[in-house]
Amino acid sequence: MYIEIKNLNYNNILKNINFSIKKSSFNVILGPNGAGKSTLLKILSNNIKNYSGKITINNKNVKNYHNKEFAKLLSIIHQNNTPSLEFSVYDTVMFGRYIHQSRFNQNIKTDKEIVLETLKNLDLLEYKDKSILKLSGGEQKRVFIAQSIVQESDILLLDEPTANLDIKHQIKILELCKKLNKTGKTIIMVLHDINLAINYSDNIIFIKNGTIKNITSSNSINPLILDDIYSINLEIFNNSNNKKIFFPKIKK
Ligand SMILES: Nc1ncnc2c1ncn2[C@@H]1O[C@H](COP(=O)(O)OP(=O)(O)OP(=O)(O)O)[C@@H](O)[C@H]1O
Repeated sequence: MYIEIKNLNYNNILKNINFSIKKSSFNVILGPNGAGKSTLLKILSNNIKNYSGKITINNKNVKNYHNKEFAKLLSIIHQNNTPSLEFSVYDTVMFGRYIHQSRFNQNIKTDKEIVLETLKNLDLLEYKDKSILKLSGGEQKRVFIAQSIVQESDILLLDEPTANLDIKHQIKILELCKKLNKTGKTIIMVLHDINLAINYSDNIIFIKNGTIKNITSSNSINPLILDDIYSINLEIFNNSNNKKIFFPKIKK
């Protein structure tokens, strides 16, 4: 397996987590608030290291990767990225290219092209010269997603990338992730929207109270799992792609 998580325990927040991820798969982590989803992504991305257990990518312990090597392998978009410095949108996204630049071999043109193309894909071109501090929360979020995408790492971790985005940009981000996934990137994404998760991912990992409750193919979700995870009554529909749509039963 490409990514292996074995006997992971962290501060009673994550308890005996075991799972593996296939290369080039699209995985969503679902679970209630406080379940441990963000903590798991922080551990996978080497932002938290004092856990017990072992995480390997390509059979190598993540703790043994050098920083630059790891940044080429994996990038993360955190849930809350708050900009504090007055950089332009363009410069902020260009920071994502630093791992590909060296003092002797600056492929400036390619970096510039990649940044501009990503800004265009995320409807950010018109803000290119604007200070990131003067953008709305959703626009800032798209800038940080762009910064992570231009890093061109093999694995992309995204913590609620669609939170506070309008529906058009939620879909745009998910379509872009799907496109990147089809070029071979491995995606691990925390989402709260069950239906978007089902429609875009291959697999769903359900977490509750710091433990993995279930891992299932997105095509064959058992409604009982959702009942167990969220304790709500759901109605189930089929959409035009013949995928299941879950909607909470609303009392009359
Ligand atoms: N820095 C911290 N110190 C101590 N406890 C923390 C810290 N960060 C998170 N926790 C706790 O760890 C648990 C898991 O938090 P985490 O942020 O991973 O949840 P989550 O599943 O991502 O939730 P949400 O859906 O609300 O974003 C929560 O109970 C939270 O209170």
